[in-house]
Amino acid sequence: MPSYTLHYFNHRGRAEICRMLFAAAGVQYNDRRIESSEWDSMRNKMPCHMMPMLELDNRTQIPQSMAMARYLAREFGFHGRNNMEMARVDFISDCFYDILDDYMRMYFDGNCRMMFQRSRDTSSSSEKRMRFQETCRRILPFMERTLEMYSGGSQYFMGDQMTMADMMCYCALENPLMEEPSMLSSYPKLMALRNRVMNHSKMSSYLQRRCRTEF
Ligand SMILES: N[C@@H](CCC(=O)N[C@@H](CS)C(=O)NCC(=O)O)C(=O)O
Repeated sequence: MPSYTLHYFNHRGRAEICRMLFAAAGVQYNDRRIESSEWDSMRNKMPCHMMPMLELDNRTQIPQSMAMARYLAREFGFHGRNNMEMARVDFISDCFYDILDDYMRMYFDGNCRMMFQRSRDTSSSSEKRMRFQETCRRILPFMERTLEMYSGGSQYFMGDQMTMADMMCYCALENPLMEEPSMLSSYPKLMALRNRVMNHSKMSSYLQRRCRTEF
């Protein structure tokens, strides 16, 4: 197994899915958290000039959070057993990524700096909020129906095995739910799924011991 280094800011954000996959697999990694004050001098060294980035054996660099997560999910057995199952895990994960992405854009500028100031009083921030809300309206009912397709929605998205799709449902909705605790009231199966992920033996110990950050 290679040595893994995960590079990201000191947030859950777009890297948390990888941290959850490492925890679910019980695999050690170097969780390199970069201060925003360090970022200007580091940006050009990152592929795509963005983070997160996953580095293998201090040599191979994989940018783009979902590509990283898919790679780890395949390595650790959380990405379905065949091409069709992987396609289902992928579209579910990408649906939750759309929510996460729109949510992050409401709060961070291009330099990954929080912009509460701007988000309070510009029309662009309310446009971003409307876009986020529209994304939730578009995706959450579809995800509730998709979950119901296996075992009536009483287990995980792929049945009895937790996959990356369930972890995405957990981490993409963390901050939105803190902001609006009732946002899943019309989606009881998704709510119950998140509790299932939270109580999964590997996840619950990770969630209790992980770094506490606002995002
Ligand atoms: N599609 C990319 C988006 C990455 C992204 O937007 N990263 C932000 C932090 S969450 C970043 O690196 N911002 C710093 C910058 O743009 O200078 C992914 O999912 O990895």
